Amino acid sequence: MLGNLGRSLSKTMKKLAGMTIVDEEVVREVIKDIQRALIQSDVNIKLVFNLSKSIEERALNEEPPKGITPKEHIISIVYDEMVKLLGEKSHELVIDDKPYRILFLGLQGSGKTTTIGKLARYLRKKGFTVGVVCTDTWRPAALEQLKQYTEGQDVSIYGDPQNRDALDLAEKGLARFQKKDVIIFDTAGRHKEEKDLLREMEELSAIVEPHEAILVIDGTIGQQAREQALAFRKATDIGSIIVTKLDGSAKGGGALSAVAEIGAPIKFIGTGERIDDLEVFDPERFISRLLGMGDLRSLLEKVEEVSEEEIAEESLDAILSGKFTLRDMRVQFEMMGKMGPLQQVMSMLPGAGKLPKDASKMTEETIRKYLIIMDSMTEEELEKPDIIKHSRIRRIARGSGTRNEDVKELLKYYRVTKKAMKGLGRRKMGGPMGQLMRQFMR
Ligand SMILES: Nc1nc2c(ncn2[C@@H]2O[C@H](COP(=O)(O)OP(=O)(O)OP(=O)(O)O)[C@@H](O)[C@H]2O)c(=O)[nH]1
Repeated sequence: MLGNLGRSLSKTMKKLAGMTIVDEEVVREVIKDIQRALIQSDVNIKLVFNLSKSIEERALNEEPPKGITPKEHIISIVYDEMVKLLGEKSHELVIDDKPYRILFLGLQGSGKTTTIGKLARYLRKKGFTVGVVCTDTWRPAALEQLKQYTEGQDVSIYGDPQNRDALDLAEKGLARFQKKDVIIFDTAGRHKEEKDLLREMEELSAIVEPHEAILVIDGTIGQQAREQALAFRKATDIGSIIVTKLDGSAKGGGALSAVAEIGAPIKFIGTGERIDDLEVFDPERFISRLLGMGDLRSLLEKVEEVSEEEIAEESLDAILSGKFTLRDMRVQFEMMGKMGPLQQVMSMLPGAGKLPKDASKMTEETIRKYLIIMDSMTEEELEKPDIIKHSRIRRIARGSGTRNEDVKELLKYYRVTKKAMKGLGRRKMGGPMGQLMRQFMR
């Protein structure tokens, strides 16, 4: 990803990881390597300068937290500051209304039509029904391109190459797809004059009344992405941005950092020409990968946070010896709430095995629901879950405002997890769960 930038940065990090002593000179050398890599990736010089200054100041003045070596400290500072360069937070696409209307904007060739196909597939995979309206009257072939690209994806497409009126197409498409969960509008990326293009965007926007306007920016233009995003933002409300062609692009770092700098949320990135080459953009994951540290780094960060919270050691002992109660599971859920679902956490560990299927379904929402259900249980029930049968299930469901099935689902999850926990005792601490546990212990 990002061609040379990834290669140079991971080389620098490897070099740093291999050093025995880290002193001022090493810090300066690392910073110089990072500067070189970022400038080559067209990151704005001012941003590079600010980043270098922050890394240097923190590396030379901050005390490493307890239990962290000076080297690990510098690695985590570089990581932190790089994540900041990309805007820190990840921004999810939330479909909270129906039909959720998305207006796609972007200059010709930016990858708009391709990205619409990718997003339609992404949303289908999540279970949403999707209709795509093609209003690009300048490139009638875009309709055919969309149809071909989404073939077999169960995505409905509307367009009419004979109709030269983009606004009329938008109106008709809007009416046609009222029953869909999401309607995506493709728009023209060119016009005789730029002002005509911008006017058409405004008029389309008035008809579609989008919940979200997504601007597609070609990542190969580097830091020019800033001007482009600002120009579009002036003409219409941009909700979010997708940066495309980051696979191997020499200037992708420049594009991402420039967009992040103006505060526009990057929701996805395009990483190739295939329909699956769309990734949710998460600065933390992205930087871990770019620095060649794998997702293990972000896991460590999270685990450190959690271990500070002093997870009850007896609970860990109980888990490891197979005496796993609902109370222990509650502790586990509280940790998961902080670290993300167990499956996700586990998948960050090298060689992590698959957890029981039910574990992968754990969303934050489910965790919250389970915690509420457990709040309605008695101490005895938490200690001895086997006593929870029919009337207790009904009482717990009523008390927690959930359904009997929810309580049963929680109990089933508990039993599956207990089974998985068995055999992960101290003697078998080599597996991924063992590694995870050891991190907690630390
Ligand atoms: N390598 C790579 N190529 C991409 C990516 N996204 C789009 N492309 C390619 O970029 C080219 C232009 O993409 P289109 O989707 O046709 O662009 P558009 O913005 O719809 O263009 P107009 O309809 O003319 O406005 C195509 O060859 C795509 O295959 C990506 O993430 N990586």
